[in-house]
Amino acid sequence: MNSPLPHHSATRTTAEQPDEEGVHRQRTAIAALGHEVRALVDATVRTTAAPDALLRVAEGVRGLAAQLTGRRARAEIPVVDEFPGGARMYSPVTGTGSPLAPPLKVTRLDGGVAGTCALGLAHEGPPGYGHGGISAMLLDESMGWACATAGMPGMTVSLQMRYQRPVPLEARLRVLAHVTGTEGRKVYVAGSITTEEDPSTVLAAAEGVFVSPDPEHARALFPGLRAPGGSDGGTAVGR
Ligand SMILES: CCCCCCCC(=O)SCCNC(=O)CCNC(=O)[C@H](O)C(C)(C)COP(=O)(O)OP(=O)(O)OC[C@H]1O[C@@H](n2cnc3c(N)ncnc32)[C@H](O)[C@@H]1OP(=O)(O)O
Repeated sequence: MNSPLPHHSATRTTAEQPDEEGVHRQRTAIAALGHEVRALVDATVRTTAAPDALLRVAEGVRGLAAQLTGRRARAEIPVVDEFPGGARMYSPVTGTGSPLAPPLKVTRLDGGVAGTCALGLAHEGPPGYGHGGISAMLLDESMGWACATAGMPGMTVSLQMRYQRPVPLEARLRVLAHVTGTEGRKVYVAGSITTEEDPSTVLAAAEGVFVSPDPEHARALFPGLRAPGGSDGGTAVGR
């Protein structure tokens, strides 16, 4: 999802931005690999293959991983990302390049955001249902997007979950989130998960508080960002 940029824009300091077509090609390839690795993760947690076959595949996967050359440093922002406030290719929630992400697709609504996804066996908690931590992750992310979309990007300082019904695996889910109030740097947000099939039955709900770090705090947290013009002031915070 494209969200509005937060109050201050920022430039990356860690790598040069390739041209638009280069970024597009890179993102397309990242998403293609992410798709296949998610399929591999699904097959890995579903398979009933015998030990010999599992060991053969493990060796093959080790060989494939060795082909993924280059190594991004911990706090480096990928050149394909728009941080803050935009695409995060490797987000464990929305990132089409992440094997961990369902991935959740977030779109803007009047007064909030809506996310859609389906969970797989890799996200299982109780047999046949989603793990409670995964539900919290979907809500946390969507609520963060609701803040950013309302022009108040921040970080979660409090997330209170209510698990009302188990979340079925392999069903299309709808995650809604909206800002309910603000107080200084604090943004109050609410969210819910339902299936697309039965949007009136809330499966999980959350209330959260998000806070925009003050600029000094933000500079310390995100050293990969710097304000336009090369000064080190006014660092923005997003997701
Ligand atoms: C767009 C994509 C969305 C992605 C969503 C992903 C969400 C995430 O995963 S974020 C990662 C998880 N969260 C974190 O790591 C945050 C960790 N916390 C921190 O680093 C700091 O608390 C930080 C930087 C957010 C704020 O620190 P700082 O700027 O010093 O704020 P601080 O002065 O302590 O608090 C600001 C206000 O929030 C309040 N506050 C702080 N913690 C809480 C809390 N747990 N509950 C309620 N209020 C709180 C304070 O009381 C204060 O209120 P007031 O201004 O009225 O006195």
